[in-house]
Amino acid sequence: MSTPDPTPTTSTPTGASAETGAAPVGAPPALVFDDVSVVRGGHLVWSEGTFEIPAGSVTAIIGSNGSGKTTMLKVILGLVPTASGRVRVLGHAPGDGPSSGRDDIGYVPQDYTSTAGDAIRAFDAVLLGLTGNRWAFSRITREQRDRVDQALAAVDATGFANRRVSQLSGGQRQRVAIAQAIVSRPRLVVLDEPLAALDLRNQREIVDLLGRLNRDLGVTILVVAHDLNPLLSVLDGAVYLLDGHAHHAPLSGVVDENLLSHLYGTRIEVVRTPQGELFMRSV
Ligand SMILES: Nc1ncnc2c1ncn2[C@@H]1O[C@H](COP(=O)(O)OP(=O)(O)OP(=O)(O)O)[C@@H](O)[C@H]1O
Repeated sequence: MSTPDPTPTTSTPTGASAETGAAPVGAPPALVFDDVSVVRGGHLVWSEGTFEIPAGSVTAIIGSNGSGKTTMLKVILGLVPTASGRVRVLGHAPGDGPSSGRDDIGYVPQDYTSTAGDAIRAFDAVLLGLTGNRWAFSRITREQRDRVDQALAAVDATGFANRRVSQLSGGQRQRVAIAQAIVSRPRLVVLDEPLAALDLRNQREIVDLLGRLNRDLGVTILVVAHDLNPLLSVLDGAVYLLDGHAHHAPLSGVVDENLLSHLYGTRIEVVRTPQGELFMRSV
């Protein structure tokens, strides 16, 4: 298992480029889906999922409400079984290999609340990402303390480490959630709508943080998103759930008016400004 320091400026993961943290050329894909389908509650959610996601990339998962984005994350985490096909996550079946202990995968759920309750301090919530249970709080080692401090510093959360999670704003909670996800120094981080309910500044800061984790540490990032605009600066591609099927394309293939209009069921215009900025809007 690779163990990058979560502080983006100080170290790189094993096997990554010493300069950028990027995945080595020819590295095996982080995710492989081969003709995968998923059934929940007796209904087919999506099928024919055949794609690979390169190690060291940033990939969005997009689709309309109920199309199965969260379901895809749960398949990757081994929390929802597939009905057919084959999935490989960092070279193993979901929930198998090193990822069974979740050490090499970090997960930021939608609407984060600490699994030990909101009354615990942010520091202890992040510590849960290492120990997995609240009873270890009293037996924390020096190394664990350092790792939590580094994770909090990486997400700019040192200033509220001692405050209770219940007293934090949405943006602060999101940072704690990400710190908890990266404290075990994972190779893959999956986030479920991390920008929802954040103001524009906090969105910008979280996106910059994801960019640094990816660029400096080579962490592969998978992020469920409703709005691609705030993520465009860091994205390499997207998985899109269209008409009940799961596809993957590089960003240039996804930023397409016909595809996005079909995907969201409303006319989407892709705008490129003379300054080279790119964004999408509903018209
Ligand atoms: N625990 C469950 N049991 C049965 N069906 C479920 C369960 N969770 C989700 N589903 C169904 O699976 C389908 C996909 O849900 P999912 O939450 O993955 O969609 P989503 O694209 O993430 O939605 P949203 O954009 O609204 O968050 C939906 O039809 C939903 O009703």
